[in-house]
Amino acid sequence: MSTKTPVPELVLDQITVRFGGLVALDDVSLRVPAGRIVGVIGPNGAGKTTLFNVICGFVTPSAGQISLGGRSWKPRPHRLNRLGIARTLQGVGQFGGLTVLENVLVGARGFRSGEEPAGRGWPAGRARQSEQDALAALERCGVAEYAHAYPGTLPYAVRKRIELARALAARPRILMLDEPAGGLDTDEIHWLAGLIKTAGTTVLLVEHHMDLVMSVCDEILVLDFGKPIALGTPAGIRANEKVTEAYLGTAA
Ligand SMILES: Nc1ncnc2c1ncn2[C@@H]1O[C@H](COP(=O)(O)OP(=O)(O)OP(=O)(O)O)[C@@H](O)[C@H]1O
Repeated sequence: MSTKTPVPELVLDQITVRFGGLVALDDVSLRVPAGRIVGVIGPNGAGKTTLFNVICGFVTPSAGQISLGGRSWKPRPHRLNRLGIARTLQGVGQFGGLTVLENVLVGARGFRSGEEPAGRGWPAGRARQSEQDALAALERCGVAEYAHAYPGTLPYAVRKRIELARALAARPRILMLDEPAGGLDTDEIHWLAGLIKTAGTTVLLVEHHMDLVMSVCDEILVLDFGKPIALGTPAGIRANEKVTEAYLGTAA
């Protein structure tokens, strides 16, 4: 038996993160409505990955609140998958001793987004569903032919697609992509843009590739030295002088 839950809105309210004397995030607020594609950009060291780490529970903020679906929420890394929050890492980060399919199965939950299984444990039905989801995610990312290969033997662009497949296998309600275009060529980035636009879920995107960010995002938050310096539509961000000065003048 399962119960359907709506896609939750994620809200960060006045988040501050300090690492000793360094303020990595300084009073950052962001609303990520259900189904939107929200980008987070800024120069190296601006705090983008720290923001992701706060949402995933790897970093505890020194101040501020987070809410999910309108309720106050304290993120815990081991609960993200069950909540339908999936994240890709910068680079690739796969288990070398597992096949591609086994790596992607790590992300699978064995039940549909928004449906919570009534009991605990891992019955045969969930294992079957997980394998179907993993194979479907590999197919969607165009890398199903590598299901039984080991990631270390594959080209970087294929491994980036496998990383996306691992996240998609969870049928996420919120998909967090940390520099998914890093190291990819123009054709791969074009494919990635299509995938993000048709993901059919809420997407949070940290990325330096501005053409990708501008083409897929509904809204963009710009960080600089941990401070939010702009929040708006791609057109508004492009026209923002502060952003050009701090980042876009030099971005890839
Ligand atoms: N665990 C940590 N301990 C101490 N300092 C940290 C830690 N994590 C990040 N920092 C520092 O916090 C600041 C923000 O880092 P963060 O990785 O979030 O930036 P970023 O915007 O993701 O950069 P990039 O674009 O290079 O990935 C940097 O000065 C970084 O050195």
